[in-house]
Amino acid sequence: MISVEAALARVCALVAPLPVEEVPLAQAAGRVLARPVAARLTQPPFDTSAMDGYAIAEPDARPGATLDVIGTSRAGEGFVGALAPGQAVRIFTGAPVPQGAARVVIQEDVTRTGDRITLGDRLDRGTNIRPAGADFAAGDALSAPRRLRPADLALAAAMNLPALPVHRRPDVAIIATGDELVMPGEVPGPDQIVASNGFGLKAMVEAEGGIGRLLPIARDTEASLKTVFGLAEGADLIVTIGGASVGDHDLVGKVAADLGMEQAFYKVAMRPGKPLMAGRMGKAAMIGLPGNPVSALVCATLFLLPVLRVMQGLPTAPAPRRTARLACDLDANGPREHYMRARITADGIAPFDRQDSALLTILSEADALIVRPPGDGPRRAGEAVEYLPL
Ligand SMILES: Nc1nc2c(c(=O)[nH]1)N[C@H]1C(S)=C(S)[C@@H](COP(=O)(O)OP(=O)(O)OC[C@H]3O[C@@H](n4cnc5c(N)ncnc54)[C@H](O)[C@@H]3O)O[C@H]1N2
Ligand code: MOO
Repeated sequence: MISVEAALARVCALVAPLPVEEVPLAQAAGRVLARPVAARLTQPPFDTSAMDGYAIAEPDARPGATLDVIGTSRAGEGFVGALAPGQAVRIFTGAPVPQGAARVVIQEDVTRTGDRITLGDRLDRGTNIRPAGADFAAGDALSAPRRLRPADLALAAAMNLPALPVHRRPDVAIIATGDELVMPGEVPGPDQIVASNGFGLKAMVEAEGGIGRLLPIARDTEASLKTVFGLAEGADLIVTIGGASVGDHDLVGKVAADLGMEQAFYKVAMRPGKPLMAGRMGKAAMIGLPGNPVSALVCATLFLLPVLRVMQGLPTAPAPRRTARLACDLDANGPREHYMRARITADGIAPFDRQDSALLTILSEADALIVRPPGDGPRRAGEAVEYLPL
């Protein structure tokens, strides 16, 4: 049995960033930018008025000055020509500032009579001008790698980049295994239950930028497992659920090995999730998750999400932890790292009383996993503990 840290390093070493493709901006949200891209122009491209008002020369910026209005500059159509002292140009937000102008006086501070204006008693201190290049200059980089957020896409658009180089989305085949499973909506037989884990995993994969493919349920026979593994052809990553433990019907490890899986590890010193396995199967990486629903989803949080990040070109990193004060006492922990389902309350972080790895209701209510190191002693209410936000 290896530690969570060692297992994470080994599972991340099984994968590499996927090839790069160009995608149109409108399809790039959430994708990972593969290399820095350079702005094709300067923004703003010219000195721009930040307000609606009058552009004037610096010597005229005096309360009570009277000036001649000689033209108009509006967004999309600037004033042609230069402005001299004693003159003003009517100007609007986003319009080019005319040559010779040093500031824009907002129209609220001006009295206009025909083609003449008189400045008010109190003028703004600022120029109300956005200088050319205030946001970025041609050649400035949008750095990589980064997961593209809405603001990044708006920035790339402003940089006049209609498409961006991003890593291909990981194709993840998800295989639930077990004779007891039926799909949601079907009527389970007397000894059956509804397969649930795959749906949680697909959602996790897709929230992290991958494409989750739910394959048909594999039955507890070697032939059925081999057939469904065959359907995973072309996937970058194969994730199995269940059949990972030591029972007579836990065949995933054996069948995967028969199909050429080179195992990187089996069993991790964690709770829930001990019977976790990972390796490489041909062109794909493989993660074998334990069947208990909470074990499967906690293992996916700890290992599958970082693997998906590496495949998309992001740095290898464990999920960032936070600290909180315990709302109650905790007993000593055992030899495995324990990820306790918990809720963050006004009194601190509170673990649920029931920590059985089959209880999806508890996981669904939880918004944190308290991380108890192996062999951690008893803890008192008020002490700080580390947790992973869910
Ligand atoms: N003698 C031992 N028995 C077990 C050990 C052990 O060390 N020695 N480990 C236990 C632990 S810990 C876990 S976790 C489970 C994991 O077993 P498997 O990965 O082989 O999972 P299954 O036996 O196939 O299923 C366990 C449980 O989960 C349900 N299940 C499976 N797949 C799904 C699914 N897609 N959706 C919903 N529920 C699913 C299944 O019906 C079982 O109830 O082994 C312990 N045993
Ligand atoms: O580790 Mo099992 O995943 O405790 O239920």
